[in-house]
Amino acid sequence: MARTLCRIFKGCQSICSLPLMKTRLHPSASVLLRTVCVRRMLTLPLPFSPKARDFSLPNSSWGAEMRQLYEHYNSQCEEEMKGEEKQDWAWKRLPSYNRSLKYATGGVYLSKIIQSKARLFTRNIKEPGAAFEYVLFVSKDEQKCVCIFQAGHLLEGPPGHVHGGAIATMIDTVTGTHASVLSAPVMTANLNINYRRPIPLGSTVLIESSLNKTEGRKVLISCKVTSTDGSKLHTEATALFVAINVSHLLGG
Ligand SMILES: CCCCCCCCCCCCCCCC(=O)SCCNC(=O)CCNC(=O)[C@H](O)C(C)(C)COP(=O)(O)OP(=O)(O)OC[C@H]1O[C@@H](n2cnc3c(N)ncnc32)[C@H](O)[C@@H]1OP(=O)(O)O
Repeated sequence: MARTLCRIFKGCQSICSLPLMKTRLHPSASVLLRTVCVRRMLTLPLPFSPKARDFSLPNSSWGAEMRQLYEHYNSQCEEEMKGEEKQDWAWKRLPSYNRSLKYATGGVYLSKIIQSKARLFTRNIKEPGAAFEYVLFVSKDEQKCVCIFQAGHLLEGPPGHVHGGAIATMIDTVTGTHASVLSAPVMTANLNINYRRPIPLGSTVLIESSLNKTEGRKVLISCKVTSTDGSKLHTEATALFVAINVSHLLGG
């Protein structure tokens, strides 16, 4: 059972071609999985709902700083024509859903089996701007990831400032997503955080993640949270992620 689910899950991943996770498969195995998956998808309900909301797109709660930075990175996402030559994008925006297994990876059946009511922690509040408003961009060579984060009023810790756990959540989300893009599905093994300056509630900050090194299944990342002009260092962190097989989540 677990093995079948893994097969469906991996096949769907390669079809979805989203950058969140890469499968390392021999080309012939990849073709086989794709075929298996397409056949299964033809007989099963579609894994993508047209109603799936991409939470990383601008909404009315975004302040001027958040919008400006979004435009800055987003404008570097599209392919450009320079003279006769086509220039590749420098950054890629990563979509973000509240049911990652269902919408981002196409693992609709896995998402039902694990927890049909499960929702991504950072995307489970309906009111725009109330909690975690963020968008992630990954660089072309994938060595860097940048997140524009606007902290809503429900994230209060010390009066008027963002809760340390909410900051840790965002660091884990950004570095974890970055590690998944670089490697495969990963889990956080270690997260070290130094809080340097409090983050005012309602403010927009930049969370930048950089690859330190990869060692087999291990991905080591460093991260800093700064004001949008880079003048204030709010938080810095290092994180270790370990690539897992999906059966790890099924207790296999
Ligand atoms: C499928 C998902 C779809 C998602 C799609 C969309 C995603 C949407 C974006 C959301 C992004 C959010 C990102 C949040 C990510 C979490 O929050 S994950 C939740 C928190 N983390 C956990 O619960 C993990 C619990 N721990 C574990 O499950 C296991 O300990 C681990 C981490 C998987 C490692 O276990 P293992 O696979 O048996 O590996 P193990 O052999 O013990 O260790 C491998 C290597 O790592 C080293 N290591 C392991 N742990 C440590 C440690 N703590 N310190 C130092 N070294 C360590 C070992 O020494 C070993 O090193 P080498 O000997 O190879 O040099």
